[in-house]
Amino acid sequence: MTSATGRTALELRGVTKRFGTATALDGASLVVRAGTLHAVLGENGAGKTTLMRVAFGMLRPDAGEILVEGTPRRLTSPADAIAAGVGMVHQHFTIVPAMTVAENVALGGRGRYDAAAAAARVRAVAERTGLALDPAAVAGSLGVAAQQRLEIVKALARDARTLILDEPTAVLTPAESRELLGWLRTFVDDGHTVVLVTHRLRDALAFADDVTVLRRGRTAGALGTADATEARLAELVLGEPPPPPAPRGAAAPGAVVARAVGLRVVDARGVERVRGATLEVRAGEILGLAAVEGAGQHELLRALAGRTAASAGTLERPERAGFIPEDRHRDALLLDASLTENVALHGAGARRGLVPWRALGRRTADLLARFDVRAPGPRASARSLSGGNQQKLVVARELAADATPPPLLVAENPTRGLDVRATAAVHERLRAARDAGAAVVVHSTDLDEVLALADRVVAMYGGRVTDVPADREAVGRAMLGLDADPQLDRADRV
Ligand SMILES: Nc1ncnc2c1ncn2[C@@H]1O[C@H](COP(=O)(O)OP(=O)(O)OP(=O)(O)O)[C@@H](O)[C@H]1O
Repeated sequence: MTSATGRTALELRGVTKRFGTATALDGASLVVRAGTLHAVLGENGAGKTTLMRVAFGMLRPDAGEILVEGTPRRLTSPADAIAAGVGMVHQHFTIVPAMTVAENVALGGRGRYDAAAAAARVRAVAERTGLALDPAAVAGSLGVAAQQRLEIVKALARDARTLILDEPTAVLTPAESRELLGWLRTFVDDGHTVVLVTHRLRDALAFADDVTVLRRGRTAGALGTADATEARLAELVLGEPPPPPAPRGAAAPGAVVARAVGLRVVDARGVERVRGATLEVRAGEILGLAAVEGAGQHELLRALAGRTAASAGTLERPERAGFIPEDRHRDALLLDASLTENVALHGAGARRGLVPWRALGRRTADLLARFDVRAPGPRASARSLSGGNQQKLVVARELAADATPPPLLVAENPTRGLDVRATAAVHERLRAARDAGAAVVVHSTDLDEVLALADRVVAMYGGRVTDVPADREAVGRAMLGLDADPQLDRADRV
């Protein structure tokens, strides 16, 4: 399956990078064979993003060497990396939303902007690679998957032979992820090289040729996927055998905590996304909400959490609700504020009088320790934490407010971007909240995660909710609307 040649496309030797007193990389190494897809794994904060930024010339290492296609390079900026044939697609996109696809691709190029030439370039890349994009489309109007395609096209238009992608599937739906990974495989089979940062061990096993695992800034292992198993990779990531799966089954649920009847919710653009949803959730149960992207689950969860108002129908919900939103940057964190200030946001609306900063600082330090958030301390900015550790902070804040969890806890993709250990820890916290009497509603794009967590499952399709047995096939059918009542659907479309 590989078109490897025995040459190396990219080599990082003994790379060390410190941020103040924190050591993000401590002599890490990475050897990427030309013509292979190389997965980089590691728990949150292991140094994956930092190592990729070094390889792309965004960060200068304190020590270590970089070789591109066998030649030692001093990369002082991304422009140097691009000139050496290395491209990178970041976790958070770098496109300019108000500009067209062609303008975005031309940005950073040399000379005057020539619209016709830029459009021709986009079309040429599309023809060569199969990554179709309309050169005249405004970048901000594209969906997430198309914006990501634009990032890739930008790199390829600059003749990248080695493409680095930092957790590209974290923002995609399962179908989009499969499509991207399939495309990357073809790209590699055509003789290019891909470095893929991911938390999904299964994706690494299915699509990569080689794997490098980072742990606490060092290279913990490098191996071919032919010799790897999921358990072996998990052990390398964690530094110990993975914990056994938690036992299932809860006590009988209690009283109804939240109830929606015929609920309708309109999104920010005025489109009705929840179209007559009826459901209830009880104390002491985890209700799993299964849905494919855009089925209305995002708006329903926000309404349940009290973050958005319903346009029709009734909704009974407790005043206090915990919310773990999908987009932590937009909805959960002030990136330039300290961790203590971010913890202080919880319940800020209900607080009267002076903010007890000293107590909040102590509480934040306690949360960091209890939830294994890797950070230098409560005064660090949220921005300086790795993506996974930011998410752990949000979860800690929402779940550990006091000894008692909120009566209702709503979570949307709570483990997105989290490593194996942190994922297991969040699952355990959600179960603990349930066992302490909270009503928990969880949606995950990963159906297996919904099924693993939920005591009861409902599926959402076309803005409506149906009860389904917790059986993979039945849930899958309901999510795709295969069992939906065609009469109802037609009536609603009118
Ligand atoms: N600009 C920065 N300032 C201070 N510390 C930083 C900075 N960038 C990264 N770090 C620290 O370096 C360490 C490695 O972070 P990095 O983002 O490389 O991890 P990662 O393996 O990509 O994690 P994740 O899977 O959570 O994205 C973390 O402890 C992080 O807090």
